[in-house]
Amino acid sequence: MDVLFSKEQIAERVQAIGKQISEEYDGQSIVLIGVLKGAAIFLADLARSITVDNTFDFVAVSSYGRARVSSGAVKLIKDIDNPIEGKHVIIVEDILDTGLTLSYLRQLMLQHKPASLKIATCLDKPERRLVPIEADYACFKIPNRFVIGYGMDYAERYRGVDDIRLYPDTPPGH
Ligand SMILES: O=P(O)(O)OC[C@H]1O[C@H](OP(=O)(O)OP(=O)(O)O)[C@H](O)[C@@H]1O
Ligand code: HPA
Ligand SMILES: [Mg+2]
Repeated sequence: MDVLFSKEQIAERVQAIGKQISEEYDGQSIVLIGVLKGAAIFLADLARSITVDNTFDFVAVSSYGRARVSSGAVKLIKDIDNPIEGKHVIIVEDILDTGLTLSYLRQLMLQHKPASLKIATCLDKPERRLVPIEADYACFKIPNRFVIGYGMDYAERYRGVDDIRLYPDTPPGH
């Protein structure tokens, strides 16, 4: 599988985003909310590149499989463990693709009344967007190709690959 971004390129971008977040939230505390399972590895690296006070939590949403037709299909499986009311929150994702997952989560997190809410994603695939949503922080913009590695899977495989690779044949539904 062809390498799209090497682990060195990823590390460099994660460091840069971590630095930017640390500067923008200087003197404040932030809560990072990772979206299981894909975001786990990016969150682990991002949290360690942020120098301001931070905690993290995780949510899990139901995968809407290959159909990906309706935003109504996204469902919360695991909610945050700790309240975020009045806190500065950043949702952390591995990839922003159709936007259905993040637009659902964004609305849900806003109901908890955070002081602020932003989105950090490792990858942004803007051509695939079905709903209007943008990331505040993104390591890389990518074309409409299916990718694996650095937390991202194809049928649950390849999450532990430490660079980001193009999956050879676009799987059905993508
Ligand atoms: O913008 P979207 O089209 O909603 O796609 C992006 C979401 O899809 C993937 O998660 P998935 O639901 O496959 O579960 P996973 O994180 O466990 O791999 C990815 O990790 C994002 O969370
Ligand atoms: O390109 C992708 N790879 C892995 N998981 C994904 N979820 C949405 N897009 C992708
Ligand atoms: Mg995910």
